[in-house]
Amino acid sequence: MSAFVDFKDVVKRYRMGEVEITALDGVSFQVEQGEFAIVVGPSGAGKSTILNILGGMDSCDEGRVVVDGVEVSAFTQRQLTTYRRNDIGFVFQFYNLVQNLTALENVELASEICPHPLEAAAVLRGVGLTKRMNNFPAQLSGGEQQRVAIARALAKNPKLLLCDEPTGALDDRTGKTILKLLQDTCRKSGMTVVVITHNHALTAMGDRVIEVRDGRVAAMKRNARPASVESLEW
Ligand SMILES: Nc1ncnc2c1ncn2[C@@H]1O[C@H](COP(=O)(O)OP(=O)(O)OP(=O)(O)O)[C@@H](O)[C@H]1O
Repeated sequence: MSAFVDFKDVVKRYRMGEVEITALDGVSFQVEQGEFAIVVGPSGAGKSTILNILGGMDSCDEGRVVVDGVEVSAFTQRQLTTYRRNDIGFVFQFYNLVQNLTALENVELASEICPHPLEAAAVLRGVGLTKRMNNFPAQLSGGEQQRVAIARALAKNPKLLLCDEPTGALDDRTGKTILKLLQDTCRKSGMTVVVITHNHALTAMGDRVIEVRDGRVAAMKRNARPASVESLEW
């Protein structure tokens, strides 16, 4: 039985003219269902490449990626599209909301194309935006926009919530409220969450920490007692 997420000896190379860059050089790690996992490492270590492969936005050159018992690395382009659409929720650093749609419409747009969506308004209430549903992104603060983006990802009812530097554009205090929302979502709904960050201070709150350096996993550890977000200092 493999883990819920199982990366095994994954290699990814990018060719740029004559030059070949090995972004991932044999990456192996596991994440169990319902865990809050943190992938940490310096700039250029390969974090985004890992997330892109895990989310079906990119494919690997060697190795195996299994999610929920299915070999994603063997998918055709068409299967990858369905996988991205139905199984993966993405949260990005810069929210990527549609500017001329309200918060509610942004969430509905994403969930409409999924087979088992949650009710958009209910999810927005769950992320603390009861009173902001009919506002446009430009009328919301950065933290509120990120909440909309999280609601949009969650409303798809995905198997995996993938977050790429979700607090990168926010001040520290707002960033912590977003991290708390992600941790609470993981605890309350059993959602498997993977967050990538360059900030080592965040690792204390993860159930599992995967440290990436130079395209390899330098260490993987489990936290027996993950810290609450409030106790983190940076
Ligand atoms: N599309 C691409 N074409 C060419 N090289 C790429 C591409 N994407 C990533 N790389 C290279 O692969 C390596 C890993 O990049 P990646 O973006 O995964 O790192 P990262 O850890 O996410 O960094 P950061 O924290 O700066 O986003 C880097 O050397 C990068 O330049």
